[in-house]
Amino acid sequence: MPAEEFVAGWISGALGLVLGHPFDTVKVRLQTQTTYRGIVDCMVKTYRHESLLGFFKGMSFPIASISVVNSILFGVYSNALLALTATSHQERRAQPPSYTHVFIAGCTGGFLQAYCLAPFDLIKVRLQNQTEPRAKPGSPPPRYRGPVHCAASIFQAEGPRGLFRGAWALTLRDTPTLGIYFVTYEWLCRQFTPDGQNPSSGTVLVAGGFAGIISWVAATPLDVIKSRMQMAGLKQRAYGGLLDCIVSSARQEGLGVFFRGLTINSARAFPVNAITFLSYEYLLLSWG
Ligand SMILES: C[N+](C)(C)CCCC[C@H](N)C(=O)O
Repeated sequence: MPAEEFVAGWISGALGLVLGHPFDTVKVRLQTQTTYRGIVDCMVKTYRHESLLGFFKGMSFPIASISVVNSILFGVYSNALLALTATSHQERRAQPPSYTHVFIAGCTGGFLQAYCLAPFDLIKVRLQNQTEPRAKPGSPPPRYRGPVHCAASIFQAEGPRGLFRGAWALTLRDTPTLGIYFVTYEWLCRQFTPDGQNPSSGTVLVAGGFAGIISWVAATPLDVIKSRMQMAGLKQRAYGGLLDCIVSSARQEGLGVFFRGLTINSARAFPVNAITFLSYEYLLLSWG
C-alpha cells in the first residue's frame, strides 16, 4: 500500500488548517450561538472581547489531530483508486480514472475519515464555543481547560460514547460530499490541462479552491446539524437524535438555519483547499 499519499495528506492538511482556523472559529460560533448578527459582528465582538487570540482558540489541537485525519482521507482515496483502477498516483495523469471511480474512492475516504475525525472535531467545536476571555482575574474559569481536559471531562461524564456525539451527522456530512470534492477537483483540473500532462500550479489552486467551496456548500446543512448535536446538552437543548435536531431546528428558526455559516464556510474553503491540493500535488511530485 503506497504510504506517501498519507504523509502528503498530513502535511497539506496541516497547512490548510492554519490558514482556515480563524474562519472556522467564526463559523462555529455563528452556527451554535445566537448572540451575533452576522460575520462582521461576530468578528468584531470576538476581537473586542478576546483579542486576535480568540480566533485561534483551539488551533494547536486540530493541527495535531485533524491533519492526521486528512492523511487518512487522501491516503484512503488514493489507495481506493489504486484498487479500483490499478493505477498509481503517477500513472493517473496518463490514464485518468473515470468520474465514477473518483466519486467512489472519495466517498470511501470520506466515510473512513469521518469516524476518526468525530472525537477530535467534537473537542474542537466545544473549545471554540467557549467565549470567556482568557485568564481575566475574577471571571469564572471556562468549563474546559484545554483539549485533554475537555476529552477527559466528556469521557468521565458520558463514557467513550460521549466522545462520538454527532458522529453520525458527521459521517452523513462527509461521505457524499468528499466524493463531490474529488470529482470537482479532477473535473476542473482536466478542463484546463492538456491530456496526459500535470496540471499547472494555478490550475491546482483554482480547482482545489472550487472543490472546497462546492463540497462545503453541499455539506453545510448537515454541518449545522452536526455542530448542534455536538453542543447538545451544554448550553443548548438536548435533541432526541439526528431527525429531532433537523426538525426542531427548522421549526424554531426556519429553513434558513440549514445555511448558517455558508458564506463563511465558502470563504474559508477556497484558500484552505487551494493550499491543501497544491502542497499535496507538489509533495507527491517531488517524491517522484
Ligand atoms: C466534505 N467537507 C466539505 C465537509 C469537508 C471537506 C474537507 C476539506 C478540508 N479539509 C477543509 O477543511 O476544508
